[in-house]
Amino acid sequence: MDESTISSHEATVQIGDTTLLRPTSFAALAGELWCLTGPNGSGKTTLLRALGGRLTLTAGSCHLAGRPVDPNQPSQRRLLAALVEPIPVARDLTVAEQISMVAASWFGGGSESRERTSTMLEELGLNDLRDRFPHELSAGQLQLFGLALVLVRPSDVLLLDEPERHLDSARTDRLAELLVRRTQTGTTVIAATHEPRLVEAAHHRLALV
Ligand SMILES: Nc1ncnc2c1ncn2[C@@H]1O[C@H](COP(=O)(O)OP(=O)(O)OP(=O)(O)O)[C@@H](O)[C@H]1O
Repeated sequence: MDESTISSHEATVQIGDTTLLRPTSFAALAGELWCLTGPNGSGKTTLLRALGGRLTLTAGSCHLAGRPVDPNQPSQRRLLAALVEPIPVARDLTVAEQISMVAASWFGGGSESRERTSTMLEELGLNDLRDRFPHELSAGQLQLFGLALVLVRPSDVLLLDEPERHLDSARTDRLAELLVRRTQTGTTVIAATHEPRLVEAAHHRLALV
């Protein structure tokens, strides 16, 4: 029986003569942090997009919880959260309002949503920015906000494309700790990264070439 949470088997993406992803296989179990590494253009984002069901493979397959990846399945949408493509944000809602809106859509309007929102603001160091609007944030602060919008919702699998983007050294360390904590509660994290500190914190590394 396949016990992996998320996996690819010889997943390949080709457009005309261009290879976006060479045949790639891996299988991640619950509670594992995997880092996808490799030079620019080696296919890390392409693999994340395939795992999220955002593009069609030329050959091979990707599976989530034992089934072929299919983002149209409501059950799969609940399992998988991703920060791979830019997340749409509302211009006229504050940081805290938008995070709590996402929390409420998954956990209802009660105390659980409020607790998850304040934990997220605290964990990502966003408390001082809670009443700011998106256009009032720096690039690094916007990245933390995007991470909060994804991390505040439930997920068995978390797909992240260069989550360290624009973050300073202290916040990169805080992110690595947060991702490891996530795995300790059973979430599988797959992160494409160029950041040695994330690779060091990972349980497994998949090096694309
Ligand atoms: N729509 C497309 N058409 C043709 N080639 C594409 C397309 N999108 C991406 N590519 C190519 O696919 C390859 C893999 O791109 P991908 O974005 O997955 O790399 P990456 O490993 O994430 O790179 P980086 O570290 O720079 O983010 C690259 O050579 C890129 O030029």
